[in-house]
Amino acid sequence: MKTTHSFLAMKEKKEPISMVTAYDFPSAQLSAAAGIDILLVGDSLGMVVLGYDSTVPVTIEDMIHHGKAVRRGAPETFIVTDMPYMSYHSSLERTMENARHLMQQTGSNALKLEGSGAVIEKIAALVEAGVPIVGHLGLTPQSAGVLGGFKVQGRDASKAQKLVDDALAIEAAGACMLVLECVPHQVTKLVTEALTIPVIGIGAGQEADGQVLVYHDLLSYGFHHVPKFVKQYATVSHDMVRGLKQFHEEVKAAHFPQSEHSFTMKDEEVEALYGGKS
Ligand SMILES: Nc1nc(=O)c2c([nH]1)NC[C@@H]1CN(c3ccc(C(=O)N[C@@H](CCC(=O)O)C(=O)O)cc3)CN21
Ligand SMILES: CC(C)C(=O)C(=O)O
Ligand SMILES: [Mg+2]
Repeated sequence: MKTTHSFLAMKEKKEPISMVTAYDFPSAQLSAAAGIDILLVGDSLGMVVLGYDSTVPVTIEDMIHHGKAVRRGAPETFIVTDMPYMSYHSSLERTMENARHLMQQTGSNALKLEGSGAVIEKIAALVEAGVPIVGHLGLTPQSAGVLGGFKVQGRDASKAQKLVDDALAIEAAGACMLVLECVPHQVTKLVTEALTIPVIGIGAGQEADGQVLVYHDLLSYGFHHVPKFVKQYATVSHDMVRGLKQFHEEVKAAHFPQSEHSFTMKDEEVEALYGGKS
């Protein structure tokens, strides 16, 4: 199992880090088989596998349900789990209880929290309590309502400087890694050079220490909206619909199942059952 120290060493050696989201047992198995460095049980599961139009409806219970399945599918992989909407914004006590449930019930290696400001002190307290924390800046989807949608962040110099300052504050609070989402690549370069901890980009250009994409986006699995920054490495929906259609047609035509898909009784048992009537 890789550790937070492995990822620090990879940054130092300029060895890029690969991360992909996983939401269930098979996506975890396939990603582990592909040798992906880190799995992210992202709250994007609300949009990609539960069909909501944002990550806001996702609960701690949802994250635990999916996180447990991902751990069963990838017992040897470093797993990061998102703390969902408003689960780390009220009291410090509730934040700590939510984090404890997520860590103890899913067997995750780290938790990810979006944003800066008041979140910085939550990060510090969690790290103090022994929870490895990943920060998340730029486009923070849990705040999409406030940001005015899923929009590129840090496009002007003052907003970009604030991102660098926030990233430094997250590192100072003890975070072991930072996800940087949907920012211009020049901003990613500044943040990545300013930090000692690895920066994992999504829609943030080449300059990050690693890259993350949503599993269903890079495989083109499902008919959801795919952001512009995604590269599609496979088109599995196409194959899956073709297979499903063929099954449907073969059932309708009574071409499935054939004898090789059926079970048979011994002749004497058939005889006993039918009493010679067959
Ligand atoms: N399927 C999926 N992939 C993701 O990467 C993802 C999610 N869902 N859900 C949670 C967040 C939301 N994310 C998103 C969603 C949409 C855009 C998007 O459509 N962006 C516009 C660009 C907007 C602009 O120009 O400012 C685009 O056309 O790609 C970006 C990030 C990233 N995350
Ligand atoms: C897009 C990534 C970084 C994420 O937070 C998620 O999948 O929920
Ligand atoms: Mg997320």
